[in-house]
Amino acid sequence: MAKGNINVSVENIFPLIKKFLYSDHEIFLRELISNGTDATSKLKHLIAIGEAKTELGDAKIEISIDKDAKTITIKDQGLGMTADEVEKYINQIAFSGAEEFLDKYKDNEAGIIGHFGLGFYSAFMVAEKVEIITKSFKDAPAAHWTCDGSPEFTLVESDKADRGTEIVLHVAEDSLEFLEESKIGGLLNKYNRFNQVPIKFGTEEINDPEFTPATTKDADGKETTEPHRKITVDNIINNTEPAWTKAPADLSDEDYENFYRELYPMQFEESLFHIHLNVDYPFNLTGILFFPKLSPSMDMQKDKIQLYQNQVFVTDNVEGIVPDFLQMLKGVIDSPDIPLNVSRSGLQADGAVKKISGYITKKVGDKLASLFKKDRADFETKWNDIKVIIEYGMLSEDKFFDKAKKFALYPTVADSYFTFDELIEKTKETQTDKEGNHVILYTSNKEAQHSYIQDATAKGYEVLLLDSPIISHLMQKLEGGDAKIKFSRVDADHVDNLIKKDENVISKLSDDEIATLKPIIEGAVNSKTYTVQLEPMDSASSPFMITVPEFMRRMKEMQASGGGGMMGMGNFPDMYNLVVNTNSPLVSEILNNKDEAAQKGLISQAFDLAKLSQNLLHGEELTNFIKRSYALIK
Ligand SMILES: Nc1ncnc2c1ncn2[C@@H]1O[C@H](COP(=O)(O)OP(=O)(O)OP(=O)(O)O)[C@@H](O)[C@H]1O
Repeated sequence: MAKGNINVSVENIFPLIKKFLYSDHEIFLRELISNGTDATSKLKHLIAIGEAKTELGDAKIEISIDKDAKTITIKDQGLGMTADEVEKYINQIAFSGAEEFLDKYKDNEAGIIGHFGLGFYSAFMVAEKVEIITKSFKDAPAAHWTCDGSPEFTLVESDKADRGTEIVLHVAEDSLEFLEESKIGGLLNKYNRFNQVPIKFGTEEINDPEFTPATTKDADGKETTEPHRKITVDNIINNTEPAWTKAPADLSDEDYENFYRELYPMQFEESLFHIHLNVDYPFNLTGILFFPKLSPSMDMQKDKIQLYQNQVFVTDNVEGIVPDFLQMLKGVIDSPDIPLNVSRSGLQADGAVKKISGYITKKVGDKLASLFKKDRADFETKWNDIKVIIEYGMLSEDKFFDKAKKFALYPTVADSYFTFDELIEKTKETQTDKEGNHVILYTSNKEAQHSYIQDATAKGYEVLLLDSPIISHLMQKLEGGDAKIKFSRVDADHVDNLIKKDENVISKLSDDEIATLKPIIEGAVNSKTYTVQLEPMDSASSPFMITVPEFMRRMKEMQASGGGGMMGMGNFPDMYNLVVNTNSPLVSEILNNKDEAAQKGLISQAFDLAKLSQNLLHGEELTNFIKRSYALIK
């Protein structure tokens, strides 16, 4: 029997490991399974190059729990270790690694993500004693190493006959939860469900595929089928060949959809489309991203993109790796080239990671462009679900903006979908005002702005339906690209003022009459929120109309949706214009009514009706309006 001291200066390793990585104890299992996976792959390689004269068999990794003995065992059929190798790889390498790790991170607990590279000694996060029983594929006796976390260990021969390594964890009193099957099952599902080597966790009963139950008929002709014969098989918890590891040419749309479901079993919507990522230079990355169907109940926090390294789950926080605007996508990215022992800011500064982020953006842009080209009608039906992601991308990445300009769509209230260039072409003649400004009209809500939309479409104008939360920022950007382009919401002014043409409408009222009328209306309206504006318009148009000036409103919206906008605008009160049509018969009547109370009543009624059509009449004002209206029809 050999006894010895591990060459480290820390007195007792495992309490230190526990202290520094308190929140992440669970990764011990992933680390030990990764070692077993490596040992299996290495052996496979040695067999392939003729250096190991043995059969790999159906090598798997077996996880078992013994509640009475309070142990968890991780057993692989990989290349194993000789006693000398245990001495070298565990005592010298693993533990000097432990020391270095602790040294590096003792003041920086929060800075570590992923915690890869922790390796074997992460076993001490949950175990008070660890045993390694291992037999090398080489012709050498098996070895049995034991350590209780102090720098002392024992190393003796073992009678283990089969090749491979067993790691036995004697679970510490404060970690007994890890002896629960459900706990280990949950961890296997989280970290290892796509592990490269099959993982056995217990057994399961299945119907024997070799057996066909016989059906017999009794005297009455009633049929009875005998019960299916059951057999017990290994419960393999992982899929060793997930879709992203295969070539796109070998996968059908159905395969991708099945993988989406495999990845997110609680997601019932289908995905809209997928993007298969596959690069090996200048960095290694594979993966599949899905555009999800947005549903109102969708929880953005759930079902996020998952980051893997060689089919082992690392994290679902891909901030810094995947561009912000694509974080709403779903799927998997697998790359061994993403450094995981650095802080988030270190990650963002890393050259390879920057390239990865740029590559993902480019692939997404290319895929969208090709879908648009291939089947535009289909692309249009998906637009509503994908627009926020695309618009956000256009705002945040100039390269993506240039690409997306060709396929980003602008739907109209009449359900036509234009690209920006098509829209400009279509409306150039009709929607250019006398100063040469090309005015694009839009609504944010078909119902609420119904009457304004009607007025605009009656003039032959196209009205876009733009309702995403960040659209004001995008309009600002599009206007910035061409000084003559102006976006205007349909209720920003009376339709004749939205796009001012040369035609002059004759005013029925004289300048004197207008000068008399204005203070009368202002007095009756008596509000700082509304600016009264008298305009000669079509006599059939509404007598009173409320408009929301474009500039103020948009600045407020932009500030509300984050960034942009003018500082402080968000706190400004809402401002409206009350446009009074001086050519309408009602307005003449107001002017000519000598009964002051009646005159005021007419103004209030018309003003309330205008508010009502903008959904601005509420509370006491609404109650008064209803009372007044009943009185009128009594
Ligand atoms: N199950 C195993 N079978 C064979 N060798 C093993 C096994 N587990 C560990 N080893 C040996 O011990 C060494 C140290 O393991 P450890 O997990 O500390 O580090 P690592 O696997 O080299 O790297 P990482 O820190 O990324 O996990 C390994 O490189 C390997 O040679």
